[in-house]
Amino acid sequence: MTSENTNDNGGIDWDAALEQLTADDQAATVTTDEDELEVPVDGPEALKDPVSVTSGRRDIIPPVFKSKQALLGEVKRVVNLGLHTTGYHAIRVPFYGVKIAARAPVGAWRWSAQFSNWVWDAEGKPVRDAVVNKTARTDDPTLVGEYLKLCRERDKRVRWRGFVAAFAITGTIVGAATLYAIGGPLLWTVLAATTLACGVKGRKLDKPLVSPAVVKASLRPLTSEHVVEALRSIDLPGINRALAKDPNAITFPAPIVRDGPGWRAEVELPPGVTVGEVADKREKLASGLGRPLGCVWPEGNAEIHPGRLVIWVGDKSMNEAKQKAWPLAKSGRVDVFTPWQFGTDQRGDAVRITLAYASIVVGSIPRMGKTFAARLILLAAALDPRVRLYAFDLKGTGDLGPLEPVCHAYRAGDEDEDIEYALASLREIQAEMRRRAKVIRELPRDLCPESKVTTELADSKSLGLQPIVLGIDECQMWFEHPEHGKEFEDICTDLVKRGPALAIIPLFATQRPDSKSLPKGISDNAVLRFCLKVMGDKANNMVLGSGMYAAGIRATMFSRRDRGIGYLAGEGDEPSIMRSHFVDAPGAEKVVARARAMREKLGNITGHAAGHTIEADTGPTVDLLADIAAVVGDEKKVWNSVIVNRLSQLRPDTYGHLEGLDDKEKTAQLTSMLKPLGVKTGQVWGTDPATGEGGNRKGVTVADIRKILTQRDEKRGGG
Ligand SMILES: Nc1ncnc2c1ncn2[C@@H]1O[C@H](COP(=O)(O)OP(=O)(O)OP(=O)(O)O)[C@@H](O)[C@H]1O
Repeated sequence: MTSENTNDNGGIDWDAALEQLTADDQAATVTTDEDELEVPVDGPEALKDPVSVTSGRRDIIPPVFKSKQALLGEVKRVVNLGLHTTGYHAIRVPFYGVKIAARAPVGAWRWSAQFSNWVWDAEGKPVRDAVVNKTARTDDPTLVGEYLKLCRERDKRVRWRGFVAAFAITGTIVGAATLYAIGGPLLWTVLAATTLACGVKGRKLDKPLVSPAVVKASLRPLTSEHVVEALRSIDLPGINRALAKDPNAITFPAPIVRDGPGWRAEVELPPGVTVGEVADKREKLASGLGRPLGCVWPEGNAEIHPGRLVIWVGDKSMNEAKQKAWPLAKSGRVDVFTPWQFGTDQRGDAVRITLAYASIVVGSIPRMGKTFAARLILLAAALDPRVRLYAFDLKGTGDLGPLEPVCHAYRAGDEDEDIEYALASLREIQAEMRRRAKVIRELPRDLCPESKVTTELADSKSLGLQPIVLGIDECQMWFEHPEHGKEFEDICTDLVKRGPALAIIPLFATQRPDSKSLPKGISDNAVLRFCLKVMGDKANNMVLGSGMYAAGIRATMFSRRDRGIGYLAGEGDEPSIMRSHFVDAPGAEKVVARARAMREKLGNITGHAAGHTIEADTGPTVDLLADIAAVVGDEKKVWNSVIVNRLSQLRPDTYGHLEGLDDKEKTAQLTSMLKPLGVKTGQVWGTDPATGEGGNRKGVTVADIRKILTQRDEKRGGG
């Protein structure tokens, strides 16, 4: 023992003394082999500063403060937790009292034992014992002196602690007697405090007096080691090769942070490995991270490069996390020219879309939430009372039925009469599109500087530019129709290309996104795309746009349980994962009741909603070929414009809207109506009925029409 172990007061520093004795012991028995010394795994090269370039900036403001939704969510969570905890413990107070009283004797015993140990200097005993043992082992005579010194020190301590103890015990007895004599609340307060102190001291470590109000989920924080191990486990040759060569081949350009109700890791994949490859192995990645599949969301950051992976790992599966109700379910209205809330992202933040100037495609395999998503969009459109709605449910199960009271045209099913009805509606919209183009063309520049319908123009009743929203569920039934498929395709492609600027918003939902069920003209030109689970790269690109699969935007990674969850593209810079709001049929009916009330106020209940049907308006005249045959009589060749004039006189309800067009437009309109029916138009000689002048203009050869009519009737088994 040296003077180093003596403290300033001349007393002994027991901890230091015990430490030195132990160290001396070890020094006597352990030999150090220099070769076994630990050396850093990274060599000096690895410790050199890497050349650093700025590849992105880290957030100044923590993500939780960036979104009002996230911040409110966090505040609400803390307040709720506080209230719950208070309530939980408040009703258990009597039970806690009984428990404390029961443990108080044990606690009193423990306090007494501790006090007694202090008085008798029990803490110095291990040091004295150690000196005794060492003396016995080494026969070192100097240790006897050490031992005697320790004993003297102990006697000194016990002496003055004894005085303190005697004083304290006497004081306690006198104090207790006085309190007893005084009685009253003070006595009870002291008794309660003493019982509480003894009860707490007497608690069992494995049985806390107070049980926790919240059961904490054992969620490990996400660490870089987990991520690297998980990426190794997905068995991608590129990753495994790189890790075999260099264990640090996967790097993290930013620290892993808490982002909403989950963790966000930005990962730099090894050269040559793309985010798409990792996204394809999402299930394995989830297994590697030890998290449910619905919690693990690998996404790319294409702004940087295809190998920059962002993994968001939620605390709860996205498909199980409770989603907030649709904000428009109970109140509010929509302006289709401004954004409205379509769903939420993984963090629970709102995802908004704007319908105006968009054509929309929704695609997935069956039972993933395509119809619900399409219906939600139509419900939002219905909440803009100016919108004229056309809804076609080609599955025929009535999923769009709740919208019927606000639809200008509505049909469920794919029978012949449904198809005729749909064709008539489409022709009506196409003619309306042409009329709108003319209106826009003729408007003064200052009213319409961008040659497109704005919300102000849509407000004007006299211009008739109210938005038109056309929703078709299972649209493949139209495009695959043996007789009218081509006409459906032509009109819809035209609407997709020219409609959005004229406030005509077509929406196509299909469960079979291939080139036949979603024609290229539509899939190439769609603006907004919502892709739920699909099975392959072609379907993926058909809905989300070409090149998306290669860029790592893969809706193939969703599982069958990810209902309503998909990639949304076309809104914002990058496609993002989101879940559409869930509104069931009764909910939809309530929204529609509100929408109808708004429309009644605006005087905008038209068509089907007003009790009219296209059959009632047009009767059997949708048979264009028969009508043409009726108006051309014995003539051999007739100009298109002449036929259109005669048709509009024959059936003003059906063809009257064509009358206002100029000759060129009439010609183009009839050409496009005849093309899908297999009738070719060409230059034919004719006479202008107004002026009597002859000329060569676009028209039809009547024999062609009669031939096609005969063939068609034979095919139908008619006469
Ligand atoms: N946003 C959502 N959140 C949770 N569940 C949803 C959501 N959307 C739809 N679902 C559920 O998914 C099921 C299938 O939805 P939906 O009928 O829209 O699928 P679909 O893809 O249109 O199927 P199909 O092609 O057979 O018509 C519904 O019964 C509904 O319960």
